[in-house]
Amino acid sequence: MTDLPVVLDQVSVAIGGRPILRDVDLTVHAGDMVTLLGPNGSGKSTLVRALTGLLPLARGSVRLFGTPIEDFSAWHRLGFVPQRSTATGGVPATVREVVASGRVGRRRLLRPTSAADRRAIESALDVVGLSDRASYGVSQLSGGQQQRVLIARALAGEPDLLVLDEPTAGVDLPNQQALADALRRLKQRGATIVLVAHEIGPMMPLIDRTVVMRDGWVAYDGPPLTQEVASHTHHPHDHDLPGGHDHAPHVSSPFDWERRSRP
Ligand SMILES: Nc1ncnc2c1ncn2[C@@H]1O[C@H](COP(=O)(O)OP(=O)(O)OP(=O)(O)O)[C@@H](O)[C@H]1O
Repeated sequence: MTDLPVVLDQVSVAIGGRPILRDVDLTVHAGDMVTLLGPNGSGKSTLVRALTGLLPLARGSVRLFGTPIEDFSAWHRLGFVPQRSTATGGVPATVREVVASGRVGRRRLLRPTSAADRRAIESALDVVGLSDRASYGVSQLSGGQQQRVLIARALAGEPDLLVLDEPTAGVDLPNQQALADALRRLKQRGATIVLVAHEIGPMMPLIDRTVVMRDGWVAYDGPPLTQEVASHTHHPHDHDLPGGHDHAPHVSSPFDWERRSRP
């Protein structure tokens, strides 16, 4: 099983000396869509930044497609949509240029844009509903629209592994549906998707697995959960006994204890 898209083994991350992730194990299987849920500050963004190589590990290891991340070079296989930020604000580039930059990893050096590049760029713009604004400057767009530009950039790269950090924050329902449709198409092509979300909405039917973070731990790893049910899961240290006091025993007892029952 050397080609598992993501394997985190006992990953711990500290920021400014403060432990943020603690002994996180996570395996994502090829073609799966996994959502990371959990309250604000539980470590979801830190987890995806660690698995995309953006943060150093204090302990543990990350493997992407079977390769230790420190040796990994096939970055064109990875698409990453960071949490909404001002990263694109003030950039003197058009929407189409930013989306086209998502193809860079797929293109051969100094080759002109191919028909396949152009198709991927136009399709990505269409999916996020920005075809009619393709020639606008990115800084002319609203924050939500800028987020959609970043999503389109990642989609244009046709990644094998797409990691999205709260892509639907500030995106209206029709565009959430459009994003869900895009992710479905990507999934049908065999891509693996890791999605950090607060609201699952139209993505729910696509989800194969849910991981719930709490205080830097994996509190649940199993069949898909809605945000509402996920908010009732607890991390292993919340209880003294397996299956102990629990607001949602039907979801939390077998999973909260996975860590402790492991040999
Ligand atoms: N650059 C940083 N400097 C200091 N602390 C940080 C930094 N990044 C994250 N943290 C802290 O790490 C913890 C986890 O943050 P993280 O953003 O990973 O959580 P999250 O689950 O993604 O939250 P949200 O849903 O609000 O995005 C928080 O307590 C946060 O304050």
